[in-house]
Amino acid sequence: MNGRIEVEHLSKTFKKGNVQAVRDVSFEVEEGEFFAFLGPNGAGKSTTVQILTTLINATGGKALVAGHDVVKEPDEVRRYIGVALQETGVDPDLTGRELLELQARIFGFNKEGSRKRSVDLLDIVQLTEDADRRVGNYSGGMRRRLDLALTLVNEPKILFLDEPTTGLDPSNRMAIWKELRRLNEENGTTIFLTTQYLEEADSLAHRISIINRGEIVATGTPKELKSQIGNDLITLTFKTKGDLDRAEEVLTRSVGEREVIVQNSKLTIYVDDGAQEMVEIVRMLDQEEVEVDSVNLSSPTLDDIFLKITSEQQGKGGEK
Ligand SMILES: Nc1ncnc2c1ncn2[C@@H]1O[C@H](COP(=O)(O)OP(=O)(O)OP(=O)(O)O)[C@@H](O)[C@H]1O
Repeated sequence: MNGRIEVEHLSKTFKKGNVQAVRDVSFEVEEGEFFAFLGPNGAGKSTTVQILTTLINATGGKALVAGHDVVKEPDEVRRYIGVALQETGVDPDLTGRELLELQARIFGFNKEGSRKRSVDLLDIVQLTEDADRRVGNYSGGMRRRLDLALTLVNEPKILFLDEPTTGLDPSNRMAIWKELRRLNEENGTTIFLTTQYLEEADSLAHRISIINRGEIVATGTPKELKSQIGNDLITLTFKTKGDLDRAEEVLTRSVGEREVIVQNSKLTIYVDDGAQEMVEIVRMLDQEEVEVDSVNLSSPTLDDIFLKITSEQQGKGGEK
């Protein structure tokens, strides 16, 4: 059956505040693909998930989920999808087991079937021991695992997960990652996941789209995206503005096409082999009598990637 997602020129403007939350977004997700939407707060991730899961309507463009139009055939779409949103309203007085059994009954399981399905799902998300506690007393991590179990009740063909691990401790995050990988690999479930964590998208997704201010600014496999960016990041600070300007001039000239970005009195360079190139850069600046205050070597973070991508966009004829 069809586990694809096709999105063409999708836009959403909220009348309140006149916010353009999603701007002309197009992408496709293949059946069985693990796809991540990576972006900071307010980038438009949740809005996109809500449109694709038929919870709100777009103001422009078109989206097909499992081969069905999200606006014209929302009931068909809902048959094929599971959704775990950031905030779900479940009755805190019920236990995890009761909620799962209830969900199973809603999806048409009989009493015995819903009991069995709940036992299996509790085991999968490692909540068997806490199954009979009230959900109101669950920790954040337990709630997220229960949310995931609830979305799996009807074995959806396509799973939408909106920031499923935000705020979780590493062990809960790992448990969710493991289960998502298993669902994708063993069941062939198509997964559309949103995240603010580069590491999460990197570790799970086959392909990533980076979204910023409602627009997709880059798409590729984790490897492709990283190779655009460079493996390491060298950050230099200087005591005087004069030294900073001189360093920018010297390094831009000598490192060729490599990116040299100046922001907030810091100079940042993307390189392939940081340890080696750091020494060369410092030596070069020393020869030019530029006084360096500090040098720092790190791996690129999501912020660095945005900085690089947006500075590239500005460089392209200043269209932004
Ligand atoms: N119901 C709404 N009414 C008005 N503006 C909204 C509404 N929902 C979202 N927005 C705005 O749309 C933009 C995108 O928000 P969205 O929640 O999609 O971002 P996000 O990438 O999911 O962020 P986060 O990681 O914080 O959840 C933001 O500027 C937000 O304030």
